[in-house]
Amino acid sequence: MRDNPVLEIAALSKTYGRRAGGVRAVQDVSLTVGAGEVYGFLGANGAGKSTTIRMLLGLISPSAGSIRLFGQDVTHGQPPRKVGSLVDGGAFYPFLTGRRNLDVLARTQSLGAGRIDALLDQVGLTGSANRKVKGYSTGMRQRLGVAAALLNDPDLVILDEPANGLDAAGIQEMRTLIRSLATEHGKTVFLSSHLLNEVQQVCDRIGIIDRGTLIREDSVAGLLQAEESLRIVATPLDKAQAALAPDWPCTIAGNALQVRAPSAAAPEILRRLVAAQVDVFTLAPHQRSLEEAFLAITSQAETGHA
Ligand SMILES: Nc1ncnc2c1ncn2[C@@H]1O[C@H](COP(=O)(O)OP(=O)(O)OP(=O)(O)O)[C@@H](O)[C@H]1O
Repeated sequence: MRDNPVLEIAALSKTYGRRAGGVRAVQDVSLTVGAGEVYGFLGANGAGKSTTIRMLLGLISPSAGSIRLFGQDVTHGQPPRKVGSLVDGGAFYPFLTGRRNLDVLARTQSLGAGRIDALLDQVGLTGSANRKVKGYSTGMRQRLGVAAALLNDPDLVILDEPANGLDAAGIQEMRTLIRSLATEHGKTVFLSSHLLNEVQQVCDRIGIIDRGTLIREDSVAGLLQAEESLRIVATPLDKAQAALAPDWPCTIAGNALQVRAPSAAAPEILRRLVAAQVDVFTLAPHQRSLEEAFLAITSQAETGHA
């Protein structure tokens, strides 16, 4: 899929404030997004997601590095028309209806109003199109924001925190909408989020940004697989831990040992424990959630920094 890159970022950096002590918000980030992919840019608050997205959209200029969209260098220029975006939840006139807001936006972008009905339908707002936006829920506003991002029929849709402020039902609707952009409408989607659950369920690939640096990039399945572990109930646990070190890193959690190892290593681990005269009661694979994987990855990065 990435043979046909839509977005290519190379060694992208941004420092706010030129003098010494400036904030290094993004450092040396490189990534590629292929046509038709839904790419999740995951990070905690302040990790550098919005700064990266603002650079992609030409709203701020990078301090170093380059950005290519559809093969075209846009590092210091505006993105082409093929890009649509939702940043800060979209800005709408509260006293105008949803439909009228889209109409105004279409006019300011010199676009026809012909697609508006179809877009309202696509984001599930047909029934509320003639209501004033001030009466919309956060979820409805976010969906109107997605419709606004799609006005120019873009090939790449960039969404900054699309699930921000949504309740569980709103997040579910947004997930379905984002997936349908890729699967039914053939769009490439780049979205940022601090919600692991959201990216886990929606994205094909995930890049994790931590304090400005891209620390990991993989498919959801790959991220989970790399974090495969075994849960062993045995006694005494300290003896078991000592028997496995340093080959298999493990931690004691309650009455069990959490061992970072694939299932394929189970027979060897069992033999090692028996040889060390440890009594083993159960040994089972433990699939970490993406949340646990994310915490493990970011805490490893933290140890590396220190
Ligand atoms: N205009 C600015 N001037 C100075 N520092 C900034 C500016 N914008 C962001 N920063 C800093 O850059 C770092 C990255 O911020 P950024 O907004 O990109 O993170 P984020 O991952 O989008 O987080 P959030 O979800 O909280 O917006 C933070 O330390 C932030 O305080």
